[in-house]
Amino acid sequence: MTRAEDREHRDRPEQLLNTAFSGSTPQPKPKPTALNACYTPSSLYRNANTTPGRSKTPGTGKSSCSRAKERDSLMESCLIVSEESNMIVAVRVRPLNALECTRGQVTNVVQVHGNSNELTVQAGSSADASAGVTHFFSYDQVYYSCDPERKNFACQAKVFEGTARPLIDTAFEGYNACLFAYGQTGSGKSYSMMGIEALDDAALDGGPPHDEAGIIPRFCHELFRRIEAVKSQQQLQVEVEVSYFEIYNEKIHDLLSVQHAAAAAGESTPIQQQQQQQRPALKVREHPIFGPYVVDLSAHSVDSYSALRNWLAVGNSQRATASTAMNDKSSRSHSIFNIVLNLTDLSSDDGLSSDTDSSTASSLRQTRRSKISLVDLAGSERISVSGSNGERIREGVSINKSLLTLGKVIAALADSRKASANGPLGSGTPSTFVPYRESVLTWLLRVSVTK
Ligand SMILES: Nc1ncnc2c1ncn2[C@@H]1O[C@H](COP(=O)(O)OP(=O)(O)OP(=O)(O)O)[C@@H](O)[C@H]1O
Repeated sequence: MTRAEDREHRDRPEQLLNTAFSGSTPQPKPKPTALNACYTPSSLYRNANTTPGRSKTPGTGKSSCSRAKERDSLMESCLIVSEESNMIVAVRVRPLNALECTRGQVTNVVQVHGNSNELTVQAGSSADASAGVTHFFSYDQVYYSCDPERKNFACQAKVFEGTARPLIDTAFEGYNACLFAYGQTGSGKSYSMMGIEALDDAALDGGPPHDEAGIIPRFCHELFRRIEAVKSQQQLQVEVEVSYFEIYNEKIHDLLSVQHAAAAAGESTPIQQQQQQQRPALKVREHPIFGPYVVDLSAHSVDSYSALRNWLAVGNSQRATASTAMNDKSSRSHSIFNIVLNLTDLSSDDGLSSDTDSSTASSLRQTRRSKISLVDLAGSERISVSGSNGERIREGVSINKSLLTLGKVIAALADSRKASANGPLGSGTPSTFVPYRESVLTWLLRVSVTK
């Protein structure tokens, strides 16, 4: 995932924040592996009238010169990777929020021209040497959500259509997919992923998502619409299973455990509520074939959109949020919503003899299984700006650390692909060490970001 603004801009409180989020694209069919969504910004950095060293790679914590070199080499890597990448990077520019509007000096410095996939960021204030400098960034997709009067305005539905709908096709073909939202705190990740939940009550009774619903509810609604459509044409047995967890201070909490669900529904006793507050942390283990997984994570079968939507509501009510100076309801955890889709072709029974017992028959039927992970990352933040203290600081440090590791993992993947592409016959073995296990987030997303 990448961001449109460079650190220079992020450091200025008066700049507009924008959200970047990434979707993975369908795996080209001949490739046997599941879909990957590796973090390879396909943005080509173009610098209009500033020196490359002025724009910095976020989060490297190095001198501007070494950061510039690192950024340039990362961009180079990304060019190589993006040519064969199965991912897309999309950026969404949100409007100024109420807080920013009340601060006199805040102006919108991000511009998107027409329906292009390029945006410009106007750098610097008049007191600044970089005043007037324009930075250009291009991405696979750019969504401008600031002014509904503009032709290129991207509403929630448009963002869903461009980023997440293609993943449904992917899932029906049996590939895995991952979409995650990355951005500074308050930049609109949860709004893009979940939308305004309070307005989406009708969905709990099976109604279609509200206009303000985000990617996740829309994805789930469309998934069940497609399931019904496919079932009407084909003899298919469809099973959908969901799980939902958060990573808070490097600890994993099940957001859908039955105990929590009861508490969320108001059915819990005070003791249960207390237990809920001291939620047990789950462990990650490594399966020899399927890779890292969360031990004892609950998974729930759902047979309709409204059932799924209800689980989603339960999970969201369990998520750790808090008010910070930059966001009234800031997510303090990374949330990962998984949907597993199993499609069994019942028409393949034709080839089975009548004396085949039912368990053998079911193992002989063709089954396609795919896992879709929809991830709302906690926002990166500068502690001094977000006004954090005490527990909030601890959370902020943990969030920043895991996001930094995500950046390191992506840079290492880009390096290893580059080395691989430059190897003999372009088939050198990737040798770069990828520090997946430095954070729980990257460990668990490993299968989503690698082949
Ligand atoms: N595209 C948008 N249009 C209108 N309002 C938006 C948009 N994006 C975000 N907002 C509003 O901005 C505020 C912050 O958004 P949100 O909570 O989604 O940020 P976030 O990136 O998830 O922050 P954090 O990382 O702190 O959780 C919310 O009030 C949200 O409704």
